[in-house]
Amino acid sequence: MASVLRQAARLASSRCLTQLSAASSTSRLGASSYNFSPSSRNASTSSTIKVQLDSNTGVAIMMFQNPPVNSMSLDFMTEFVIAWDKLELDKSCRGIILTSALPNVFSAGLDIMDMYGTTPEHRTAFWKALQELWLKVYGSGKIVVAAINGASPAGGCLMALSCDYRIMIDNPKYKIGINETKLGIVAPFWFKDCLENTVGYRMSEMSVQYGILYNSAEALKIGLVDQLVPEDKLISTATETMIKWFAIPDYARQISKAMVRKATMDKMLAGREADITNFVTFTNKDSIQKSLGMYMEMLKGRKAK
Ligand SMILES: CC/C=C\C/C=C\C/C=C\CCC/C=C/C(=O)SCCNC(=O)CCNC(=O)[C@H](O)C(C)(C)COP(=O)(O)OP(=O)(O)OC[C@H]1O[C@@H](n2cnc3c(N)ncnc32)[C@H](O)[C@@H]1OP(=O)(O)O
Repeated sequence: MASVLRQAARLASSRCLTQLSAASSTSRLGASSYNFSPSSRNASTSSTIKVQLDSNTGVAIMMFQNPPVNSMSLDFMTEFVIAWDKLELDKSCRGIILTSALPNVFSAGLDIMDMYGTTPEHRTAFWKALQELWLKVYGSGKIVVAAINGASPAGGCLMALSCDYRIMIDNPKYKIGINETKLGIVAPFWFKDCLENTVGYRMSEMSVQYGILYNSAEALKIGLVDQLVPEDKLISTATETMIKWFAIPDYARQISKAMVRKATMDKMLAGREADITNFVTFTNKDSIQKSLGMYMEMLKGRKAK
């Protein structure tokens, strides 16, 4: 319990807000066209991560803008962590909405080109950056809401699973899930743990083996997402949701969150070095490189048709 309290105290970086503005009632099409209130300010200038923080509400919107599909490259993840750290230290920010500034895709997951034909040194840095990103989001003392406005496979699904609440656009064309086996690769234990913590043992057993991508209605049914909304209500619903969470005193909520997530975090922290070695060794294999190459060909070929 002492370490949970220490963790929560470390994470308790937000002050209590007394003013919740009318931003929650704003409804716009998608995050990129979201109309920020006058009290919003640019909190980040990175090329792939856009952050708008409304200091009246304490809600920050972090938008991914890494065309064409918000793949999680080493550069993207590095910029993500820099932007995240800024928000984590900003006492006027109590909650973060993660969303995409691109149409139709939340995130295509890990950038396959960072895993395919790259050096072991590059893949070590790549995997460390992913671990870092996950530890920050999953272990955050802020309230984190995923506003899923498009496809969210594999690493994209992990990002959503690391949030406290997931809202997805109600559209059957958008799919979410841990689909790694379909690429001939294996999702690491912490991806699986996050899925299992959310949808339960049996569902994740099926899900990770088949590499199932669920459409929005299926994702809601199994509890992979918490709520579906029409596209034009995504950001306003995420903001309203956040404001409801703000009614809970931060410190009590943070300790509770840290308590619930401790076992999953500790497992990863204890196995961090081994996890990097596993990834690099696994992706060194000719058979895995071949699978990744074939998958990239398939993606490109699909486009050509
Ligand atoms: C013993 C072992 C034990 C334990 C294991 C140890 C270690 C683990 C080892 C490995 C684990 C790795 C974990 C991996 C996690 C991942 O996230 S892998 C990535 C999974 N992602 C996907 O499968 C998504 C693929 N993409 C799509 O399905 C679609 O692109 C989309 C639905 C996201 C969007 O569709 P469209 O809008 O139609 O866009 P296009 O398909 O035309 O794509 C445009 C463009 O983008 C390129 N691209 C797409 N996805 C990626 C990607 N993930 N990375 C890199 N590039 C991507 C695509 O090829 C197109 O490129 P161009 O043709 O325009 O050049």
